[in-house]
Amino acid sequence: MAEHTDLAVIGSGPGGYRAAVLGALRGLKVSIIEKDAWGGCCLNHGCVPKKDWHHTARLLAAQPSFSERGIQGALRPDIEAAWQHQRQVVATVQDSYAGYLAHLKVDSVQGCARFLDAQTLEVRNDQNSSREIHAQHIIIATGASAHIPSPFPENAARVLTTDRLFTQALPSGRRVALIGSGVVATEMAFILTQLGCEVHWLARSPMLNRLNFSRPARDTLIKELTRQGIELQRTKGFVAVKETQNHVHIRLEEGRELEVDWVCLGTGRKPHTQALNLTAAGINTDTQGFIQRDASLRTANRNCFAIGDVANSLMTANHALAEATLAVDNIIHEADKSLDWQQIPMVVYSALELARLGHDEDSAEDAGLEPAVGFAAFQTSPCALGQDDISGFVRLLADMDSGAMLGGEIVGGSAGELIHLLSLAPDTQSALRWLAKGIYNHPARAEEVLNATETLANKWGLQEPIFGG
Ligand SMILES: Cc1cc2nc3c(=O)[nH]c(=O)nc-3n(C[C@H](O)[C@H](O)[C@H](O)COP(=O)(O)OP(=O)(O)OC[C@H]3O[C@@H](n4cnc5c(N)ncnc54)[C@H](O)[C@@H]3O)c2cc1C
Ligand SMILES: NC(=O)c1ccc[n+]([C@@H]2O[C@H](COP(=O)([O-])OP(=O)(O)OC[C@H]3O[C@@H](n4cnc5c(N)ncnc54)[C@H](O)[C@@H]3O)[C@@H](O)[C@H]2O)c1
Repeated sequence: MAEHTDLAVIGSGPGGYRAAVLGALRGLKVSIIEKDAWGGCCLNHGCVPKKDWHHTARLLAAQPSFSERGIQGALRPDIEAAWQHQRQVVATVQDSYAGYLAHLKVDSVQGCARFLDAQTLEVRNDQNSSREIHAQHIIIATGASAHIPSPFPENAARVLTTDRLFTQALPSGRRVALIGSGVVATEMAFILTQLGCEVHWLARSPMLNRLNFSRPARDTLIKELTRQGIELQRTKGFVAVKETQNHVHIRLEEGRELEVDWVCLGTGRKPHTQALNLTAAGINTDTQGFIQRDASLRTANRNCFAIGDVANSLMTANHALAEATLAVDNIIHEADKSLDWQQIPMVVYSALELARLGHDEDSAEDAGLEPAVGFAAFQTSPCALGQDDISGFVRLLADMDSGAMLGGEIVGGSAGELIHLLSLAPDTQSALRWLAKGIYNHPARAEEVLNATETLANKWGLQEPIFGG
């Protein structure tokens, strides 16, 4: 006999968790189903433990300026203690998530969900007992898992993806081959180096070439990585990978051989749909396995939405969270609203933070817009100087005619926080006026956002739309 609910959410990552919380806050009876660890990739082996390690890495990377600041002595990384620290943070957050779901009377169901028909799910747990849930609306937020390309062996003790790096005890040894040039590898190159590993960073393509950060942003990051002795070595490909008891041997296409203690793969992620039996619900996937949906995030089955990594190839928690908000809104209002994808920020946490949203100059011009640029560097920021953290800049783009904000990029310390000044603006038309009128704390890094806004207004004759009458 199936139990009835207003909203069933499959997956408890940032997308699923936020959808369940918002649904409950807006009066729906909600069930959330999770087959594995509560909190999904983001909490257990993604954003949260990564951010914990990134902070440790930043503290260690600040060392060269310590003696000039009057701090004596040397710091030494302890990667095992750092590993325990991220586990404690994850456990604390997990408890708080579970507590909040219980407080909101969300039914949290442990087990693997599959569709029986368009509105009914079967949830089977590890003890092989099952429940049926019939839901008015279903949100699929089943995420993705790490891809292990050939010739890297699956299930090898010394060949890890980040899915295992943060959850299983680290292999012995500190010589690490880090594979890939996407966000995972760009972040882990900095983190693992600062945590005391000898990192051999190997990739077939240039760093972050799938993301539209500007040339100056990439160059600033490369300069900072190089200063810290971190360099991406390009290879034509990987021919053979052999694991022995204590080492991994890698043969590269150009003939070079490398022996390391373990391998960390940042070689992409694949959407998670295998167990769902989507055909029973009339839901389709594309050639890469992502669930197909329309702009309102509805699948071919109108009662069913797909959000986050299972449907969006950008695969960030920021996208999963924004999509959860939209899906619940469309359910509550029986609406077909869509997202302004340009307003979702993307942040990379490496030797510097790179944050961006909206158009870059090329995409603005391709869209037939005329971008005006405003720039401010942290080099002369009183706050940044006092922090010995002067690399980076704020770069804002506005429409030459209307003064509407087209996009923005922030590079440097706290860029992941500062980007909120752009993403939380009331709307793109009034965003720069809002920034120009704001009252800022001094001395603060955020003042460079104001400087970039004012520079833009003056340089391009946009005083009227930006400063107002
Ligand atoms: C190392 C790393 C660092 C990252 N750092 C950041 C960052 O700093 N910022 C950022 O924005 N993004 C970051 N990301 C990306 C981010 O983690 C993902 O985009 C995000 O977790 C996606 O959320 P989701 O809700 O779509 O899915 P997930 O978080 O993957 O959660 C999906 C959940 O669904 C469950 N599930 C799957 N199938 C079923 C089923 N049939 N039944 C029941 N449950 C099921 C899974 O067990 C999982 O718990 C990072 C990723 C990695 C790998
Ligand atoms: N801060 C963040 O928002 C954040 C952090 C981490 C991950 N993520 C998301 O997680 C997803 C996964 O990240 P990622 O860096 O693993 O993936 P990615 O798709 O960004 O990069 C994959 C890398 O693996 C390489 N690669 C692919 N196949 C290969 C093969 N057969 N042999 C050798 N190299 C190969 C690619 O050339 C590329 O460099 C991304 O979509 C990313 O946006 C986001």
